[in-house]
Amino acid sequence: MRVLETVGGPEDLKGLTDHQLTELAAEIRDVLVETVSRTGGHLGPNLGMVEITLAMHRVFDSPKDRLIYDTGHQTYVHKLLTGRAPKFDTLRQQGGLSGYPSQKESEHDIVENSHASTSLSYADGLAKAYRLRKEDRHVVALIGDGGLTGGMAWEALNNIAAAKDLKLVIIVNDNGRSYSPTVGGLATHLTSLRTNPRYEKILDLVKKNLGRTPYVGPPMYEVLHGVKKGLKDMLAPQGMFEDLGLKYVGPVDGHDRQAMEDALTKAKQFGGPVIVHAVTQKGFGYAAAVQDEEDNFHQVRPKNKPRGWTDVFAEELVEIGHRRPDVVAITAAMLHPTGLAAFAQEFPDRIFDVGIAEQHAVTSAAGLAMGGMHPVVGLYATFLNRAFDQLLMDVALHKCGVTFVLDRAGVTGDDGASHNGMWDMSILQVVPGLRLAAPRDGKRLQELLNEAVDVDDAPTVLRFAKGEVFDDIEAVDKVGGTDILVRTGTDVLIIGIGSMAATAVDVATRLQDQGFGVTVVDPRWVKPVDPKLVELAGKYKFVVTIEDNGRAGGCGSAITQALRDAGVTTPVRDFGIPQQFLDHAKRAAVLTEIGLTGQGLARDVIEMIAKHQGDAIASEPDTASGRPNGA
Ligand SMILES: Cc1ncc(C[n+]2csc(CCOP(=O)(O)OP(=O)(O)O)c2C)c(N)n1
Ligand SMILES: CC(=O)[C@@H](O)[C@H](O)COP(=O)(O)O
Ligand SMILES: [Mg+2]
Repeated sequence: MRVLETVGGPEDLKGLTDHQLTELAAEIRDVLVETVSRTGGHLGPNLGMVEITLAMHRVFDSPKDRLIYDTGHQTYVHKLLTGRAPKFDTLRQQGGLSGYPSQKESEHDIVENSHASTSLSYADGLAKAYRLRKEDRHVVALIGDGGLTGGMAWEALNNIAAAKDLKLVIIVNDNGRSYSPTVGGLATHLTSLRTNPRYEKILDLVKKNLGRTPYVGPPMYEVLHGVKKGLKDMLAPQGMFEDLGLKYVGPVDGHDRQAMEDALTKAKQFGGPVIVHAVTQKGFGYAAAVQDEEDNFHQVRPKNKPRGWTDVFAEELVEIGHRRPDVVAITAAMLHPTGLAAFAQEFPDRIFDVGIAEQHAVTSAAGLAMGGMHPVVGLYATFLNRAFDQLLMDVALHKCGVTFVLDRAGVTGDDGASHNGMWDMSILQVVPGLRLAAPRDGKRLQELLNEAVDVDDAPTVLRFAKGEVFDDIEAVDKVGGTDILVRTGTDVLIIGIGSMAATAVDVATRLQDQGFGVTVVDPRWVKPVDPKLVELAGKYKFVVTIEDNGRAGGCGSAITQALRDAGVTTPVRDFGIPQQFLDHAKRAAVLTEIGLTGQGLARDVIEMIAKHQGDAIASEPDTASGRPNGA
């Protein structure tokens, strides 16, 4: 029997021998490689977390002590050790284990949000609560070196450093990488700490080697005294953590479980906020993942992926870069996943990786624009949320020509609720002057990106979905800035937005089969609403909008408002993502579940028309009584 099968929960770890624990670590790595290569997921980060997680669960008593993981993508080992090994092969599958902590899965899980740099703030709050409630509980926050480049982490550290009596242990999992090598002064400082063993170790080294060399000079004890003093001065607590007033323990080899347990035990006994600096290797124990220069093992993805929206963007931006020397690009630690690596390769002086620091990225972009450049900020749609105020008050208020390219917009699926890009077309509606485009296919993405970078007096935003780019859908006509894709009658006008234009065409076909006359349009620029689209809508019996965004405050709402403001009373039905936190599943499965498919939408539109017609008949006056039918 494998050791892993004897671990029903973290309490079972305490009685294991060193040999069994070494066995267990090897078994866990085998399970990670075998499972994740099948299901997809974060192989590199989790291979680096095996010994640290074992030590965390052996030194602390979860769930009495709370273990918080920043971003949560590195919690597969935590799940295996907290009773979920039997279900681990359902990882990231619909109805199976989430790839992130999940409160409904386990009492050992607490933070579900996969947005980075939040863990220390949660920990600060939790530790304060336990102090106030006089509960003897520790809070342990694990944050990566990448997570530490996010501003929230420093807001939290500023507070934690001042709270001497919080039972709070921060483990910095320093593997030198986010997706790519971690950037900035912090990364350099962590390296200096990492490569700067405390003076005891150096002293041992000196003692060992001095005895070996032919030696002429002052008595040995004087030399050692001088070395010791010199080293103390040199290695006096200069680390920024200690400068902040935080107790620092480390650097510790994060793959030496015993060393980690010793460090965590020391930290636990301290009784106040402590930082344990663990040094690990992302992908440790699996050679291919360790030499992962292309970030392929941060997140294991299907082999030979089809050409995606990201690829189209990546290529077009390089073209633009050649034509426009003022165009620069900014990434928040996601150079490869957002498609900016090609631009960086071609224009190494015009790419800025700011770390996981979206807020800084956006306001720095405003600065770049004020300085005469045209920045293109590449983000995942969901992560723009974090920098909304910067976009509103630093970019838009000053009418800065910044182009935001939001990848993974709409339902992303696998990474659960905090990763779906379902918010951007709602929150961006309120930004004065901002222009928002949603390309329906690769060709429109190229066109709209070129149009966007030509706007230098307002923020422009392009947003597109995760995965394979759609085949080009050519327009049969144009009205104003709006493309007409299908035109067979004036019963229903379907406004298909971005990736939902193809679905709108599918809905039209299904409605035509039922005898309805349907027109499908793609506005391309969805904000501001095209006045010609408003005019057109007035000629139809029904208007339907379809968007891969939350319904609340989305494009459908904006278009309805524009129609009503123009006195157009045509009934409108807006379809979008229900305003809920959606469980993880493949994108297609989620779209089916929420009815955002051709079949589901066609059924709903027919029902809407039937109801409307039924209501109309019911409200017609009865010829005899003069009262409405059925009254
Ligand atoms: C706000 C935010 N921006 C970007 C991401 C995407 N992301 C997921 S994991 C990751 C890298 C995390 O690096 P680190 O904290 O060092 O953890 P490691 O993977 O190295 O263990 C990034 C950038 C995110 N989850 N949240
Ligand atoms: C944890 C995180 O934020 C990303 O690593 C996330 O898994 C994105 O995955 P995709 O790049 O496959 O959309
Ligand atoms: Mg890291």
